[in-house]
Amino acid sequence: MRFSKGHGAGNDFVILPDPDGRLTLGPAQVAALCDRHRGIGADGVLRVVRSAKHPEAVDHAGAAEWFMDYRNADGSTAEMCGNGVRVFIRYLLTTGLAEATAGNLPIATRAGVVRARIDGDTIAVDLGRPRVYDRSTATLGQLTLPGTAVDCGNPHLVCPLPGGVELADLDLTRSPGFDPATFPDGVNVEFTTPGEPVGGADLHVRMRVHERGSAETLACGSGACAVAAVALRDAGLDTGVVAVDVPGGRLTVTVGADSGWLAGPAVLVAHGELDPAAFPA
Ligand SMILES: N[C@@H](CCC[C@H](N)C(=O)O)C(=O)O
Repeated sequence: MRFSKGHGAGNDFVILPDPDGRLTLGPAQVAALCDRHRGIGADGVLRVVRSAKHPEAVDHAGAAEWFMDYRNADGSTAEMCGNGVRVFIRYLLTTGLAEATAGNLPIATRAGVVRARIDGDTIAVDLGRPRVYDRSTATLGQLTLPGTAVDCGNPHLVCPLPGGVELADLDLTRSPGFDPATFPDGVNVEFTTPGEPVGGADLHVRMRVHERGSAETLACGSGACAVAAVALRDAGLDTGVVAVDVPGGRLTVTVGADSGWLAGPAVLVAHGELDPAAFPA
């Protein structure tokens, strides 16, 4: 079985081409692929399937030829992965499986069809305007942190840190506690502090994230969109450009009246062959 490996700001993925949807990909197999000691190692898996060949995407086949079947490192599925879509597009373009038309290459996801803007090395995707919808709290050790629930296709809880608590000091080796009534399917939790002004952005925020199904990652694209939406709201702005620094680099989010564009690096680093015996279905 062929595979590729890629990442967006350090949020890394095993990419499995399966154009005709023939692969049976179970949670244990995904977890084995993502294992950083015994597998390839990744935050998640991107299965590359034609929309027409996947029951969850067949309705989108007219709008988007390709479906990103995204799995978290623990084998669970998720509706959206912002960095995943950008790496997915990089893979399609590099392998020649697809071409951009007028700089766009729509991709079907479990959260609907995502449009893209491809401009040289930059791949930006529109995850839609983040929906800020509720107040909630996260707990981390002795800390109880107020936060805001945001829907970016997948669920997020954005918690700005109070004064005196440093981003670098947070222990994210364990899952933060959250309210299961607000997040019945689990949640990605972002912790933020304000950054100093940077050129080309209205706001600058630093974040770390604990992802549902993948633990702490170096970047979360949909999380960056959620963080940007909360930062803009807290600054009294409806739209704007937010530079979001994650441990793996910088993502730029542009929130518009009806859009939420995520931009940043998306690179492929390896192509190879899996030993099927090591990753039984
Ligand atoms: N890293 C991703 C988000 C992946 C899915 C997430 N863990 C979930 O379960 O919702 C991104 O870049 O958006």
